[in-house]
Amino acid sequence: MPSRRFNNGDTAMARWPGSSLYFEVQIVSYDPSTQLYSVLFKDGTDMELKENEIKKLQDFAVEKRNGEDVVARRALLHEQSPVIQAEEKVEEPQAKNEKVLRYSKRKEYFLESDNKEGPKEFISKPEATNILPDEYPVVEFGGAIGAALSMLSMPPLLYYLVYMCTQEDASLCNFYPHWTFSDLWDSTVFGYFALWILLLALLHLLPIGKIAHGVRLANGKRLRYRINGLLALFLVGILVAVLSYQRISLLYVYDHLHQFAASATLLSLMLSAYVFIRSRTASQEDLSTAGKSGNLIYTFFMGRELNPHIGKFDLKHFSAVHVALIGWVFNNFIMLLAEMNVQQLEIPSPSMILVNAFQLLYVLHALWHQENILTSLDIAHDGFGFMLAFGNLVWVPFVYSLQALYLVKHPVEISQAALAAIVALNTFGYVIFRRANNLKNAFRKNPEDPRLSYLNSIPTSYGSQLLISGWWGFVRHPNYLGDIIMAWAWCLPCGFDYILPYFYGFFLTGLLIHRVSRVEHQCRRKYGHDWDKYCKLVPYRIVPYVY
Ligand SMILES: NC(=O)C1=CN([C@@H]2O[C@H](COP(=O)(O)OP(=O)(O)OC[C@H]3O[C@@H](n4cnc5c(N)ncnc54)[C@H](OP(=O)(O)O)[C@@H]3O)[C@@H](O)[C@H]2O)C=CC1
Ligand SMILES: CC(C)CCC[C@@H](C)[C@H]1CC=C2C3=C(CC[C@@]21C)[C@@]1(C)CC[C@H](O)C[C@@H]1CC3
Repeated sequence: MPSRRFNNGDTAMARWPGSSLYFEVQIVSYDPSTQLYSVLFKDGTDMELKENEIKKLQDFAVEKRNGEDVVARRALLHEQSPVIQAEEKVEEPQAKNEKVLRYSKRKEYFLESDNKEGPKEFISKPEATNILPDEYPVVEFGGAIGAALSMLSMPPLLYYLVYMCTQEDASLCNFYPHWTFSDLWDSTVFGYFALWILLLALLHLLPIGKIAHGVRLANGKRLRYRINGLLALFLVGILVAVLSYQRISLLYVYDHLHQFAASATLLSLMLSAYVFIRSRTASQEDLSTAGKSGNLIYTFFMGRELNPHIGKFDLKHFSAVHVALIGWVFNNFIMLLAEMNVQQLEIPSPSMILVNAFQLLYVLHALWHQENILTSLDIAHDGFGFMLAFGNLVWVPFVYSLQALYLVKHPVEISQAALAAIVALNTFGYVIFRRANNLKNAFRKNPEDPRLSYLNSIPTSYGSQLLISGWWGFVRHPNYLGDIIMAWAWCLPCGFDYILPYFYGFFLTGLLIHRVSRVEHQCRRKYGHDWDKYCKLVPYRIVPYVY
């Protein structure tokens, strides 16, 4: 077993991932199986780092800044290998300077000058760029009016879409529902839905699966998450198999789809109200940026608290991973059974198989890379309010499965050639989506990974680098491009009789175009002028020469 360089309790200097900046840490523990150290930064951030990312205090010298002793890396960085340079310079006599070390706050950096002879430049983060402070009020989704309109229109739109998909004539204007109260509400269905959520919650709490850390939040904390979405999906699969074997018909869900959607909507409302009320006692540092806006409607929609927990139970992570993604593939599977039942088929239609397979692949990918969801805008930046509660509990399971629902009553004849073309289109989208996401995530984890050395990137004064080659040099959001291509490939198996099953294609394209502006706003805030430089180098957002 390789020997370790640092002992628990040692004070050392650790490199902030993705940057060349070192900060004081305390060694908390060491895991010999992964050879990773658990370290604690002075601001309370904990992280797992490799040994080569940690240096002894003696490798750094003390400099006086504003009358305070602060630690600076003695070495001037070499572009390719900052670590080697640091080790070379350790031999300098000044570097052995032993003093009681005191450090300024972690946010104060030394910017290693390109000029080896020149003095090191002391910068503090906000002055280095035009980065806006976190408190700067940003109004998204059209503010209070946009939020109110979204909350009022989303639930009716959902019922409209579900109703239309179950109509034989699915043309958009053929909307003459003869609903009674009992068509929309059934307490027994609500009970079953609550049981389903309880089951998912128990699976979420299973103490199996590795622990991952989320990104450092605006409040400086990094949350711990249990990664067990794939296991939960597998266990739900087993449960479905057992129920089918016992001849307990899951078609009940299809027969009561409206009531299930209504139950999910009510529960999402209750959840939104709960998180809104409890956020009143949340500390200021746990609030999202939108949560500080002060407008009741807007805050209710966007979410006031960033990551509400009940004990160790993270509501946002649970609803995004377990409720949304597992609910989506579960509903798809119900539609597959319903199609066989309604159309008296021995096996599901090719269109239904394609829709199920494509979306299952997407969900499996998301769960396999569950850690990456932790860095998404929704988990890292957005509060947990109506938008995410309704989005995850209702919109994803019931609207994302719309193509499958449509196919139950609308058989589609599809040629072998068309099937092959659709598979090719989905594969094309998936390859872009997967390559782009995997590259970015691997690069964010370890920019010095030798396997990524072929990639070009630009440095930023924030610390992390921005990729400018491969898919990330092609357009600024290649993963969105892949996602959009897949979205349309999922609609095509529904044929061209009606536009209704193409709703998902239009919705996701709109969602991701809007998301580009949200993500880019965050990036401009974080990277300042460096982001503008990046935009000049990679001028198109999603489609070259178009957008
Ligand atoms: N099906 C659906 O309904 C939805 C699916 N998605 C999918 O989820 C996935 C995640 O989406 P999302 O979180 O929005 O976006 P991204 O995964 O693209 O994350 C954006 C972040 O990536 C980093 N980044 C941007 N450009 C670069 C670059 N050139 N080099 C390195 N890092 C860069 C920045 O973070 P930083 O620099 O801070 O690390 C930026 O904030 C996507 O594949 C998307 O398609 C998203 C929304 C809805
Ligand atoms: C006004 C509405 C109801 C808006 C709802 C938006 C939500 C449906 C989406 C917002 C961000 C999402 C993400 C995903 C699913 C859809 C929602 C919740 C993923 C979990 C899908 C799988 C990807 O691999 C990661 C995505 C992160 C964002």
